[in-house]
Amino acid sequence: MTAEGIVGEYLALKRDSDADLLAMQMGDFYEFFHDDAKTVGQELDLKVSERSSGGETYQMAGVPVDDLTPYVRALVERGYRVAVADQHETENGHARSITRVVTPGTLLETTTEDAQYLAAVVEGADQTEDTEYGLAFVDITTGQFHVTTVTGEDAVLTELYRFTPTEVLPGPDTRSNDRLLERLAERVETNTTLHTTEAFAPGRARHTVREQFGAVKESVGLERETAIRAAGAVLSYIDETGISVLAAVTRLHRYHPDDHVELDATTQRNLELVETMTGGGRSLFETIDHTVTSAGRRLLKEWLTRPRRSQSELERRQACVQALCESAMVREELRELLDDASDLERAASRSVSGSADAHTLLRVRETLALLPKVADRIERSDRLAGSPLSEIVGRPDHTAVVELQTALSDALADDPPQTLTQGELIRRGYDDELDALIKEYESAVEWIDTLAERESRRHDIGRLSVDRNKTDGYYIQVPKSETDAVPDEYEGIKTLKNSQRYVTDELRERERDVLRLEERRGELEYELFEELRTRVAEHASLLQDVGRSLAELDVVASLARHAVRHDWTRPMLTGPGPIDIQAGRHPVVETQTEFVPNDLSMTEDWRFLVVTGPNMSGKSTYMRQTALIVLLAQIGSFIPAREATIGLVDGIYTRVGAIDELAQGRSTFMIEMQELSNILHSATEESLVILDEVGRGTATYDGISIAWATTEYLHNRINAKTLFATHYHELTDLADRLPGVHNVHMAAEDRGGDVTFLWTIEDGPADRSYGIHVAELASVPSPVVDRSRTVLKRLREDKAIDVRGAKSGTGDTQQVVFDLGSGQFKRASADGGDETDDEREAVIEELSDIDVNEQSPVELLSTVQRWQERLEE
Ligand SMILES: Nc1ncnc2c1ncn2[C@@H]1O[C@H](COP(=O)(O)OP(=O)(O)OP(=O)(O)O)[C@@H](O)[C@H]1O
Repeated sequence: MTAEGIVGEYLALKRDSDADLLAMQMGDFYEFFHDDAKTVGQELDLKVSERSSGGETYQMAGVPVDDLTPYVRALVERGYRVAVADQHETENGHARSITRVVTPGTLLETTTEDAQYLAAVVEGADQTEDTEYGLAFVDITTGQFHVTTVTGEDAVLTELYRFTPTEVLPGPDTRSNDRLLERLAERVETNTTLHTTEAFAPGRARHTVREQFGAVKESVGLERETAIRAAGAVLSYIDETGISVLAAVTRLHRYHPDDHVELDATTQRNLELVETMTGGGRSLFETIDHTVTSAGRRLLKEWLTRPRRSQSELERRQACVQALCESAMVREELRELLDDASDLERAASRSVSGSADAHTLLRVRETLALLPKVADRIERSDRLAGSPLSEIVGRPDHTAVVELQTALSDALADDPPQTLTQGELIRRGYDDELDALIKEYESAVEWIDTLAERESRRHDIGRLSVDRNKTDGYYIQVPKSETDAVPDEYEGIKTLKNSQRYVTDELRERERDVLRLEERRGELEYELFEELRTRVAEHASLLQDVGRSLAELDVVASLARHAVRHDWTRPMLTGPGPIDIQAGRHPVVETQTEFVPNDLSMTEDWRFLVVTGPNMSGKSTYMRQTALIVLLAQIGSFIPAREATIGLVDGIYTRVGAIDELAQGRSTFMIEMQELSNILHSATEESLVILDEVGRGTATYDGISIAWATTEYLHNRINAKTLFATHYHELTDLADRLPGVHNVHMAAEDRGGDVTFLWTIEDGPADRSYGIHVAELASVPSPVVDRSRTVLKRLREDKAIDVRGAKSGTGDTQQVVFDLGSGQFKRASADGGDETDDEREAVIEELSDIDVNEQSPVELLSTVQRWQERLEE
């Protein structure tokens, strides 16, 4: 075919593929042409060559056939969808067709151990605030498949944020919902793909789900049409990409968002559960993770982002953690055993897709063998045998595990090569035909191996040798000095500088035998290996069960280890009700600094705490620690506290500073209000709400008003347990009026202007004037600090601030005041706003506040001097 012909074929295939890039096989290489070559060249530093043909030039970049996988993986991990066109033989030569399209959500050979979800979002018919959405999430690398329905856009984003899919398929209506897609893009780094509209059609989707799982309603419990459409679409997408991994999706897990603690997208990020907001520091996950397997790490992240509401499930997990806390030695032995476990869920997917190699199956064999050992270790410990751990390891079908493991042991060689086509994969004694073949092969090889000795003796040629290389095959080599002794039947094939190479008819015949047997052995071993891999693939759900059990064991052991190391305790869980934490700590901060523990008590009568205190006194830390302790309790973990009773919550909502949005150039106040709006719409009586300085992003009066009204609404209407940190002292007055509202503050010691933070929480509101103290501590010039005090006093008492230095038209200094009541400037009245009076009052107040015993004579002298200067001004 001409060059243009090939490029033409490439472009035609590319058009059909609907992918961003196409890798087309040409003999031993996969080639990219034109713009694709340029892109691949830039992204992967691949050499791009320029070709000309028929007056046209075009770019070309290629990778060897066997090296394609890492290139495709690297491109897909950068967000490209890559189509692969393979070459196959036909009667008239060869043809090419697209065999698969690899996309971010269907990349099987991923390099990260994190879950990799592909999601479909389907919008229900009535487009109101209460629109129903069907959501389906599938991780083809592990076979996990979750389906649910939710109401409203916020809930969609919450779920999407939980799963952080690498690729999203918006349904026909959702794809034109720009607002939703924009909000999604802000929150989740994902790729959006438009899958065919028909795949989302109810009838077609139902059919797809039925094909995969049997009866839709009876088998998998899917009733809502939006859910069926999402599930069907996601399955058909996987099918169409051609990776043949669907058989690994063995179960559909239908869940109800109510099973989990509602954590909106913002809260998941604010609480820095699996990653920090700034990228620096340590997330909760990084702090508490002591798992030893990648499946364990995935599961711990899943638990952290999907805390549970079921008390019995949480108590079951707690019982496991407790048992493992109390049996340190066995726990560490178990962790050592688990350290050798490989990722069975991933191995299942790879076996199903046909990409698992002999080493993957070897690791499957070794990991399956761990299950009985782990179970045995648990059974031998009285403490663990009586805990739910035995149920966890008892869950998989042990007989089937032993059978599969034995089959793999019987079949697989101990140290198989990386390639699958050159034999030495299968153990002797496994297959009679193979054994006979190997015997024949070995005797042929033995004949050749001993040929040199025989021939040298027979013809008395001392340095005769037999060897093999790629070009000459097997040959007999004789040094030139001895060639006279060579018999007639030796046929010379090559002359070298110091020696001569020969073959004989018999050697040729034996060589043919060896080659034939080698080839047949390679084929037969590959066939046997494929049978074995298919057998493993047929046990995908068994592998997933064992993988999940071991992962769960790994996670509870990790939680136990952290609990013991950091002196965490088991919280008592109750249904929705009071939260009482004695000597609680922040799980992350306590590992970084000497932490001062704090109590917290929230009851029906104490359900709204207004937290005040100077800047940097620990308000945010106290509130976050409360949210994290409740969250940890609701994944079944122990918690950083001396003791605690946790009334289970249905949701945790937080509104704290939005640092990262600043960088995105969005109005922080707008975001603050959107987040507040979401909380006020979603929180219930059973929720925990954390508000950090709501209203700060706007004018003071607006801010106070919003904070005030929010407090009333949360207290009166929603009745949620709320912690509200604020610098608006006005809010502290609400404690006198609303029965559930109480003031607490972060204690600080003020000694003659030196503020020391004590990090302890105390009842009542904080002293008011710390802001100005902090300004003073930061060396703001004293005229500004002193003047601030005066302004503050006037604000409080007169609700009017005088303006210093205001000029009249004639240039005289005029007495003007800003009247907060009217919101306007006006001339100072005769009885107020006199600057000298203000100053005098301020000095007198400072004088009466001063503690002469606390200051040195020199300090006192300089204070008096300052006062004099101020009064003389
Ligand atoms: N209980 C504690 N023990 C020890 N250190 C603490 C404690 N609480 C907070 N800190 C430390 O104090 C610093 C300030 O805490 P935090 O940010 O919570 O203060 P804040 O009152 O919310 O400040 P701002 O009002 O400026 O937002 C943090 O660096 C934190 O590590």
